[in-house]
Amino acid sequence: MKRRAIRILRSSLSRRRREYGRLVAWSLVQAAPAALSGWIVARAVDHGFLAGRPATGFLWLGALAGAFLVGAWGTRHAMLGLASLIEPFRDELVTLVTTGTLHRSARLGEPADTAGVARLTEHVERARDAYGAVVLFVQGFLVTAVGVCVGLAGLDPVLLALVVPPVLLGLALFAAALRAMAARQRDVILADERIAETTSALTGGLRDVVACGAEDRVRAETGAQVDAAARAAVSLARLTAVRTAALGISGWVPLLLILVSAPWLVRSGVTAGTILGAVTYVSQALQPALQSFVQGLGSSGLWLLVTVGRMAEIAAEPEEPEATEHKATETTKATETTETTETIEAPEATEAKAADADSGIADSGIADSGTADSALDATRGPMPVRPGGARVEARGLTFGYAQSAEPVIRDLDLVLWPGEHLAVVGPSGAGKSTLAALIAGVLEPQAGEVRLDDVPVLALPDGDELARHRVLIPQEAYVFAGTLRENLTYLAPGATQSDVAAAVRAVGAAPLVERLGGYLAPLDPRDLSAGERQLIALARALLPAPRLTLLDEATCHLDPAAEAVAEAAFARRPGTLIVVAHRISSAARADRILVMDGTRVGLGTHEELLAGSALYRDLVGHWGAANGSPAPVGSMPRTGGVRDAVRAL
Ligand SMILES: Nc1ncnc2c1ncn2[C@@H]1O[C@H](COP(=O)(O)OP(=O)(O)OP(=O)(O)O)[C@@H](O)[C@H]1O
Repeated sequence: MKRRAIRILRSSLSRRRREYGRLVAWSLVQAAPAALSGWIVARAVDHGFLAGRPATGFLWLGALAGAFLVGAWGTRHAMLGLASLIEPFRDELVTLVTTGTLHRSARLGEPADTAGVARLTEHVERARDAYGAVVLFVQGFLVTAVGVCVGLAGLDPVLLALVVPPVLLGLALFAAALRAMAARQRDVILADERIAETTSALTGGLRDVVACGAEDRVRAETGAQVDAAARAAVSLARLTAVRTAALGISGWVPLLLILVSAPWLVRSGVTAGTILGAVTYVSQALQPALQSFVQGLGSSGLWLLVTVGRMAEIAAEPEEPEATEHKATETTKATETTETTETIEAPEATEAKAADADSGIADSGIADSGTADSALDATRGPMPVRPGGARVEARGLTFGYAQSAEPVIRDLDLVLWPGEHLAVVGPSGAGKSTLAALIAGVLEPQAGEVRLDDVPVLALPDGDELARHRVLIPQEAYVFAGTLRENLTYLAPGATQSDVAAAVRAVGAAPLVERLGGYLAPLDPRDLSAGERQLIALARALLPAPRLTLLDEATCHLDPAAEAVAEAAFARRPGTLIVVAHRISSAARADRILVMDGTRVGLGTHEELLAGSALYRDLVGHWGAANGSPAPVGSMPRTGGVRDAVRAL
């Protein structure tokens, strides 16, 4: 990694030799006061103040002031030269990061990691600043060091023997510590990255975390990462002691040596002005330059080395071992896809079988080759028809939010028996709400169609009549300003008071009605919690007694017990029920479950999916582990016992 970083830095510099040369030239001008300071002070003392000619002394000091003005002029131009080096470097890093990530995603056939690019471009900004600091400090130190050495030699070569060895010793110590510091700096950066990755993944999946009850586990895992980052930072901070020691040796020991040797120097004929000049060189030029160099290289330099290396590493094309790993991933995916295809095809196959039977009931289920039939035999016979429910049939359903976008749902076949209770589960963004909207006829598919009892859902009558065919309750319940009764009978204006009261009791909203002051009390939606709004929407959905009810996370703001009561109300009454479930407990109450993960789906009972769907097992596993009761698949009963166990939880 370090080598890659150095390669990038070196090639960036070599492409801009002219700019770098200009910067060095201006740095020489910038270093003029440092290089001249000791020599001028020596002249001012020896030829001016000690010789009884204070005017000459002041003249020399005036010359020093002039040197500082020249230095300031040089600094201004050096800064401009620096900008012409670091801005193109920043552009090069941005190009490296974005093209690298795009190539990588194109090669792996995965969506581009835009969050990763965002993280890396943040590194780019910091790397640019660090690069500027390093160039400035390093060349500033080198120019000053050369100037000081020349100045000291000009004053008296013996002074070099007092200054140069401790400076080199301190720098050697610093260089030795630099490698360990780079490793620790890398640990700090990796720990930061892990925290950023986890938190950005969490932000996208918060609802899944809450739905699986995994808050404690996620808190513990994230906390462990934060602790690791803190440990890495402390360990890096400890090494800064070495940096301070290096600075002490190279900055202060020369001064000490000059002062201690002063009597001997004077006896050897070295003038007081020369000694004072040497002290000026060390304290006014060498020490500040060293401080900037050691601190700059020890923080900005390390940061630069590690971040640029890390960027090169991440943006690089996957190397051999990764490619092998990728192949393995592809194989896994292929296996899962086969499993999925079987799952999707199974309904038709089983349906054909069931259609042969006189019952006239089609069946569908998860078919994991070899185990499918036995699993079906073991768990259930033909699906019972419940009166009043619609047979829902989706064929070749394909939908994307734009013509050019990847479809969210692709070529989906699904048949629900009249009165069946289906739960739809899957990670956030899997397309559950989209499917519910397609089945409800709110969205129009790009291909395929949905039929309710053989009538295309898009051809159902509009207005009040539509609610007798199907009702879709979204997650954000709609409650308007009016009386509670008006809200409850919105979809069934002719409902009697006893029907309304029965619906309210059934979903467990009676205490809410009481709190609000009865059915005729005016309702201000702002006074209601999200859960209370959902209770009202649920009672409202019961009243028109539609042939199909779709609850799209319509109970997500209720606690598990209240959710069970509300869902039971829908399951009890006639009608087909589709629930986009956000808790496994809710899924386990359904006759069958549709697991969605992008365009891959699996369909079956809770038990069948536990046996045949890795994703479903994952969802259940997370939920079980989060509750401290991991439920290994093998240890779970295969029939109704599982559902009872999950219900109990
Ligand atoms: N109106 C829209 N325009 C563009 N893309 C959308 C729109 N609605 C949803 N999507 C995208 O379609 C995909 C499926 O979204 P959908 O809401 O159906 O998923 P979901 O499984 O219901 O997710 P969640 O559990 O978070 O509600 C997601 O990638 C989402 O970003």
